[in-house]
Amino acid sequence: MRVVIATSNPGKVTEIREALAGLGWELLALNDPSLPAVTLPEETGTTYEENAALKACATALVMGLPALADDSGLEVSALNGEPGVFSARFGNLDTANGRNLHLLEQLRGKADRRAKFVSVLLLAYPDGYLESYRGEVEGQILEGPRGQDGFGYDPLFLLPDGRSMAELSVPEKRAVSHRGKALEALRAAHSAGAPKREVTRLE
Ligand SMILES: O=c1[nH]cnc2c1ncn2[C@@H]1O[C@H](COP(=O)(O)OP(=O)(O)O)[C@@H](O)[C@H]1O
Ligand SMILES: [Mg+2]
Repeated sequence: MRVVIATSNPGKVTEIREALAGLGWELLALNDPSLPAVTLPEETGTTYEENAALKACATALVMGLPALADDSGLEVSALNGEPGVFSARFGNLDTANGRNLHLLEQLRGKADRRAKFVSVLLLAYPDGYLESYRGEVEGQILEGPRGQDGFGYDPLFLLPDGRSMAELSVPEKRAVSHRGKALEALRAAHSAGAPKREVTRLE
C-alpha cells in the first residue's frame, strides 16, 4: 500500500517511518515530487482526533491515496491540561525553544510537575474510511532541558526511568512514547493476518 505521511514535522516523519518499516508500505513524504502539492488545513478542531482527521482527510482527497496524520500534545496537570490541542501554539510562540521556555516560566515554583503526552494517529482512505489510534505516556516536567534528541517538548519531559525523552534514540522513544504506542496499535492492526481493505478512490 502507498501511504502519504500527512505532516510537515520532520521529527514525526522519522518516528513514523522507523515504527512502520516492517509493514511493507511505501511511505511517501508530503513533498514527494511524484505527488500533487497540498497545504495542510488550519487546525480548527477542539480534539486531537478532529485535527488529525482534518490533516489526513485533506491529504487523502488531494492525493487519491491513503494518508496518515498525527495530532499530538502535552497536557500539564498544574495547567489544567494545557496546552493540550494547542501545544503547537503555546504562548503564541512559533519556536519549540520559545514554547519550552514559556512552559518553564508557567511552572516556576510549582511542585506538581506531572504531565502527559498524547498522540492520535488518523489513517484516512480516499473513499472516506477512517481509522484512528491513540497513545499516551505519563511523566514530569523537568526544571530545565536535558538531552539532544527528539523534538518539541522532549528535552523537558522526564520519564519514570529517570531519562528525558530527548535522551532516547528513535527506537527507544518508540518503545515508551505516546506516538510509539499509537504506531504499535496501527502496526498490529495492519500486520500479516489482519483483515485487508480494498482502497478505492471516490470520483
Ligand atoms: O513526541 C513529541 N515530543 C515532544 N513534543 C511533541 C511531540 N509530539 C508533539 N509535540 C509537540 O506538540 C505540538 C503538537 O503539534 P501538532 O501535532 O499540532 O503539530 P505539528 O505536526 O505541526 O508539530 C508541537 O509543538 C510539537 O512539537
Ligand atoms: Mg495540533
